[in-house]
Amino acid sequence: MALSGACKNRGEVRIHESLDELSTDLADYIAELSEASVKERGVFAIALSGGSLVGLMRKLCDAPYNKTVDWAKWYIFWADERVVAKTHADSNYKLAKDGLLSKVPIIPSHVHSINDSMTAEEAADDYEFVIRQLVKTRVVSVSEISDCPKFDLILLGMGPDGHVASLFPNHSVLNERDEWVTFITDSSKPPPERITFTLPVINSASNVAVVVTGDSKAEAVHLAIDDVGPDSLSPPARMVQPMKGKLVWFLDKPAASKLDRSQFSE
Ligand SMILES: O=C1O[C@H](COP(=O)(O)O)[C@@H](O)[C@H](O)[C@H]1O
Repeated sequence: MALSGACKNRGEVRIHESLDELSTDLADYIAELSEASVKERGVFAIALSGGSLVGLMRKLCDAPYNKTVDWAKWYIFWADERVVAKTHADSNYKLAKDGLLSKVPIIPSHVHSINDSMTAEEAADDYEFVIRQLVKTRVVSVSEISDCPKFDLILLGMGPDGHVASLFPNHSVLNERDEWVTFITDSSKPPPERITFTLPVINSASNVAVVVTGDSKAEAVHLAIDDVGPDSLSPPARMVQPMKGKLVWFLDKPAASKLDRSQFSE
């Protein structure tokens, strides 16, 4: 790793020399959390995002992880989904299925994707109901402080505008405090209809990783992590602040190019 550091209230930041190095570090991190969670709770409840994240998780399909990870204990969720058919090129489920889930021995009934035959509003309600049932049986743990589900790991990407999951800048959905899963019909990035975990759910997780690469995201990374002043400038990614959990940023050098480096060590 090129550089790493802990930023005040912004978690651990890992800056990688290359995408290859980032992918290896990300696979190691996920495998370690999986092992710890299976040891402690007997299961690993992980929420994925779409976009570039899935490609960066590709090393999990290869040795040693394909053999050493206890895939049968994994329960898969999505932090956000586009309201399209599961076979559509825009589907976050399809992306994960093609890039990861079809290549490792995950139990199909442990894959909890969004119902693609419903409206956005119905699909959000339905997905929250599914998660509530799994909280009751403790497949997903519950937060001691917020009453929200406590996922073992939520993996997020970030867009150049600083959006995470389908929480976009200046959208009223950022203020949602009651629902676990909500919906939008006016996403600034197509497709317009999406469902998304809310901030209280993201911030109740045991671990949150934000994986960001490329120089088009450098300004948003700077605004999300550095001490930049008024919160009104904050991208949604800055609102990712796990209450008790651990936050780790996985960056490549171009994404980290506008960060204040004084806080990092080799
Ligand atoms: O639309 C979305 O975008 C973000 C970021 O995607 P990326 O390709 O720029 O990494 C993604 O995290 C989210 O899940 C997705 O729905």
